[in-house]
Parts: sequence; C-alpha cells; structure tokens
Amino acid sequence: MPPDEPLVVCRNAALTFGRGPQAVVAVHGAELEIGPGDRLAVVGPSGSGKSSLLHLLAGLEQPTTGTVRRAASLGPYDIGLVFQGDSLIPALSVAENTALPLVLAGRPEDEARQAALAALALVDAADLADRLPEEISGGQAQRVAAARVLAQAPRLILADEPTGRLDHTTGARVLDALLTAADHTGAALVVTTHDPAIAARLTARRTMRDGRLLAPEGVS
Ligand SMILES: Nc1ncnc2c1ncn2[C@@H]1O[C@H](COP(=O)(O)OP(=O)(O)OP(=O)(O)O)[C@@H](O)[C@H]1O
Repeated sequence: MPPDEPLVVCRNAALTFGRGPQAVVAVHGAELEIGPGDRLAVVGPSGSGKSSLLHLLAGLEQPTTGTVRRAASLGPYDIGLVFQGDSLIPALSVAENTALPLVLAGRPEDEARQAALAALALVDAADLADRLPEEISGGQAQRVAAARVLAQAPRLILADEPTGRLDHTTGARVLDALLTAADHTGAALVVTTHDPAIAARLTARRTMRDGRLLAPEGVS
C-alpha cells in the first residue's frame, strides 16, 4: 500500500435510521478522508451525528447511501475503538482488560501482559494494573481504554467523546493518553467531542451540525 493512501474515504455517505415519517437522517452526504497519522476532531452538539459518523468510519454501520471505503490493508484489528464511559470488563483486572485485544488476536498471554503493562505505563496508569474496573475512577478508566488501544497498536484510533463525562483536567489527561497512543503507534486519531478545548489540541477540526459535516476549517 502506498504510505499516504487514505485509511478511510467517505463519499456522499449518509446514514438514516428508521423509515417513512419516523426516519432520522443522522448523517447527510459526508465527504471525509482520513489519512495515516491524521489528528482530527469532529465537533458538534449532542445529537448532531458525531457518533453515527464514527460508526460509519469504523464499519459498525453501513451507509444508507454513498460509500465508506476502508483501505484494503486495514483489517479489523487495525481499528482501535474508544467509547465514552465504561467499556472495561468488570471481572477482569485493568492489566487483563488492557491485554484482552491481544489475547483475542492470539498473542501468548505473557507477551500480551507485558505489552499491556508497557501501554499502561505510557498513559501513567501502571499503578492501576492489578485493580478491578470498579476500583478506579471514570478518568482512570478512560486512560486504561487508551492504553488498551495503544497495546493493540492499531493504524486508526476512533474515540467517541472519550472525555465527555470528565472534568477539564481529567479530560485533558485522557486526551494526552490518546495522543500518546497515536504517536507511539503512528496511528491516525479521530476524536468526537463537544468541547472546543479538546478539539483545539488536534491538528484538524470538522464541525457537525444537524447531521451535516461542514467544510474543513483548515489546519492549525
Ligand atoms: N440507533 C438509532 N436509531 C434511531 N436513531 C438514532 C440511532 N442512533 C442515533 N440516532 C439519532 O441520530 C441522530 C444523531 O445521533 P448521534 O448519536 O450520532 O449524535 P451525536 O452527535 O454523537 O450525539 P451525542 O454527542 O449526544 O452522542 C440523533 O437524532 C439520534 O437520536
């Protein structure tokens, strides 16, 4: 694959839920390319379609019309997802949760644990390794989710409101963790947020309003 071939390309991609008078057009004709190493914030108010757009990028939803094309070389394990709120498995320790994608991908458990511990250290969460999810805070859980993605070493990280329920300081630390994960793996990072301060920390920003992805605001 050429090094700067886009990872995902949306062309006139729309996503409609339901039919007839009840139909909700969550995404209207989105035009978007995500290239290797991109750092994109998708900004917009609640209900503007940010999660729906991210689901299209991830392949969790298929476009109702238009196309979303992922690079042929981008396999399911090359996409790391971080969702708002708690996505850790309650019965597994923080280290086991972090190692899980690697174990599921067939890596030996010892090796997966070492990678998990290294990833936790990078997001400043090494001391949480042996705790259960119920024994850590929401902000810590989001840092662990970033570590889990880091350990997985995907080429595309999609984070849906990863700082949504957190105060500013904690949110900033979670974003630090995601940027660290992206920098260490060379992954592209797409973050949805309604917080302009979070969006300002990414290289590019796109705004969603009423399901429409507005034209690019340029690169800072
Ligand atoms: N599974 C679904 N079925 C029906 N409607 C849906 C579904 N998912 C989302 N919607 C609707 O699509 C629109 C966009 O929702 P979406 O969750 O993408 O917005 P969002 O910008 O991510 O919001 P938030 O910031 O609150 O998460 C909303 O009107 C929502 O109610």
